[in-house]
Amino acid sequence: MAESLHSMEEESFTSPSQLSLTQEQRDRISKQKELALARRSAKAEALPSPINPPSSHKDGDLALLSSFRAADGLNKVRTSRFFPPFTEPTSFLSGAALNPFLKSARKPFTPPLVIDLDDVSHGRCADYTSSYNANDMQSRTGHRPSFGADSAYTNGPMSSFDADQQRKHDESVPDSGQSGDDGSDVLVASNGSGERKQWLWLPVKTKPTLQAGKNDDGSRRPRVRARREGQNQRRRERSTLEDSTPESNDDGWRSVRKRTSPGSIFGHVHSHSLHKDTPHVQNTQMHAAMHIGSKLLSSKKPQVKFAMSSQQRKVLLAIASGKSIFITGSAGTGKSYLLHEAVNTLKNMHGSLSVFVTASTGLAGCAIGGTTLHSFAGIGLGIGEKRELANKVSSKREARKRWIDCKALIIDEISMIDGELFDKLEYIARAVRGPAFKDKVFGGIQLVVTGDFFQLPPVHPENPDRYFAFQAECWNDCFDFQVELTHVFRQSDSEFVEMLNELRRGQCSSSTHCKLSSCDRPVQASNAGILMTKLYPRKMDVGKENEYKLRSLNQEAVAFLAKDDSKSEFAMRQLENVRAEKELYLSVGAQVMLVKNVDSSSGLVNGARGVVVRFASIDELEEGKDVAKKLSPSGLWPVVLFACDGAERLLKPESWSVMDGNTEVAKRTQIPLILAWALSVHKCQGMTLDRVEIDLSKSFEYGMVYVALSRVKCLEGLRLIGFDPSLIKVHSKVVQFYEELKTGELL
Ligand SMILES: Nc1ncnc2c1ncn2[C@@H]1O[C@H](COP(=O)(O)OP(=O)(O)OP(=O)(O)O)[C@@H](O)[C@H]1O
Repeated sequence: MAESLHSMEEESFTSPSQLSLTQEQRDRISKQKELALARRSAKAEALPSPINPPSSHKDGDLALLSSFRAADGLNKVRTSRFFPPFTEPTSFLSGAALNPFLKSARKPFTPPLVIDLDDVSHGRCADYTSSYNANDMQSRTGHRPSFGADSAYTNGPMSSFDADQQRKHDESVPDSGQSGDDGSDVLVASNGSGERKQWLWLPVKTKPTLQAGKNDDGSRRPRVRARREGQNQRRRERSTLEDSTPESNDDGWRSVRKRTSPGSIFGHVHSHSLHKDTPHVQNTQMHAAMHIGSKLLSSKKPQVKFAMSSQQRKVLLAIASGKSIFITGSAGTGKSYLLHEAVNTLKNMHGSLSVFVTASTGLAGCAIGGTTLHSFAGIGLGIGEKRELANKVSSKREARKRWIDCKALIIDEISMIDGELFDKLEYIARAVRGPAFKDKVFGGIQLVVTGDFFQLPPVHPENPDRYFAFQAECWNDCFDFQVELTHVFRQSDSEFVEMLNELRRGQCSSSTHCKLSSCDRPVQASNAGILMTKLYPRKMDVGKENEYKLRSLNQEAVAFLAKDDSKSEFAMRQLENVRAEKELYLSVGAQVMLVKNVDSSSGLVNGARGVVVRFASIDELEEGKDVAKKLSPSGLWPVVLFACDGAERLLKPESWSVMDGNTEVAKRTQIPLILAWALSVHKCQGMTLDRVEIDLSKSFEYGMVYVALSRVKCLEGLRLIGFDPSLIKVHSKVVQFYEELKTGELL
């Protein structure tokens, strides 16, 4: 066994002597290697003899990853045969180590499947010896697992379990939907009631993924890259597996020794059903997907990580099980946050080239790392008859390819897409994707659409009779579920949340009116001298205010000129949608706002407010000096004091991309700041702000009052000027839509 580990080690890493390294480096690497081998050999010796794999097991089969605590204190991760064989060669990895594997998966792979544990028996791993076998499952549940006799391996006697103890434990831990509480990545999900557990099935491969110096197809890789990849792979494995030691026999089966701690939870299979459409499995898949989405498949983690609410998790599960969903809810219910998680999950399931992230506006598209819906669709302004547009798209190679490749389409801020356009897109999808898809709604593409129709509506709807997307003829056929999230995260004051809910529906009770009128008073600036941001309905007022305030500082203004790169004139024009300005002028005392997530742990996220306190030389920048020199002709760089942590910072330059599908067609590099004395309501849609002054006297649009007011976290941070209930505009069709909205059984 030690030998097999040894040969694996040899195969995976480039010998130091092969590389042009100094003697010292070589010695260090050799020493590390010796240590690693010694450690692994020691662990290998401690492992029990490997379980005999079924002779039918082959590369590409699925593995049931399960952790068993044997009497000798070892967890073994086993594989068993399942369907269908995967075309993508994948590596057998367990738990946290799946993340790098999933990230590196180049081709799309089938979503993992799960076994639902209806009548779960489980216990604490410390005193737990478990096994499962097909006969046992059949006798207990009446179902014989259809993954077949292959998986009927036993690992000792069936354990007794303490269901009451388990239930108590489940009640005492939050419904995180994640694995055991020892952080050991046991692939078990709970629905919080303690009644259900799931097992995930993931692909396995019988060879290590990475062979130094070789590509997947066996061709040589340049040596340096191979070396680096080998090192990275080792580093990743070290950091993720820690003391998990894979060992394999000739068929590639592995036992994995994992650190365990008393009190971890394990479940084991009692029943399952594999028929995709039964509610039982639907639920199963969702639960597993929840686990996948929140833990395993989130390769691109959002900068700020929260535990998802149970509503958010249920939706994510449904998305991961392939459902098309419309997610709505009032402002601040975490739609964007959920969408971010959904994008990661879908990209890991289908491959990033098959998932297209879009939004109704360039600003919203940039905010979620995507593009505009128009630009994805290749329809220009989208004007014209649907057949004409479909022909236009078919004649453009890139646009047609996008539609054909698309497995999941994300659309954010749907409230700004009109029904006419939505119908056209549905037609185009069917027409362009070919005969196999012509009878499927939206050409069989999975849709994940978010937005709140009570917020800003389409700017120039083509057909006033189909002003909103929900008025599209295809709307109801497009979704398996239409769900309304109800828990508001942005505001914690329930009275304020209630007031906002009234305004959202176009109502304003006398108490709400009274409370809002009392907000016409100055709000204290933060200690650091950071003033509140003013929100204006009109862009013109915003420009005037920022310019006026900057001049009034009577300080020399320092220019920052963005570096723009683009592949075409058209793409260049799209850079106007990027949050960063082409030309930014700053002075000491300028009120600024961060327009990129920089450091979430310190609160330096999109929307964070600060003030310029002085200018430093670019040479003081720790990162991005060379780029910064191109942006600042004066060689000066602003030092900003931020309200969130009261610290002064030199921010490095950042980039924003304009995407055409998944291709970057234009890029702007700029300092990630904008002037923030004033902002437009349109620009702040989707933002969370600490302190705002809102002048609504010129409010003109449906949902504008609501969008503006719902940006602020609490009433103490709000100054409201010119509020008049008659300014609240809500479209009657929207009210009707929400009254009739049936959110189904999902939430
Ligand atoms: N599960 C969660 N736990 C804690 N905070 C959350 C959670 N989900 C979202 N948030 C936070 O709540 C705030 C609002 O979330 P988000 O912007 O996603 O809401 P939204 O529904 O998209 O709002 P809007 O409709 O105004 O764009 C953000 O600060 C976000 O980080």
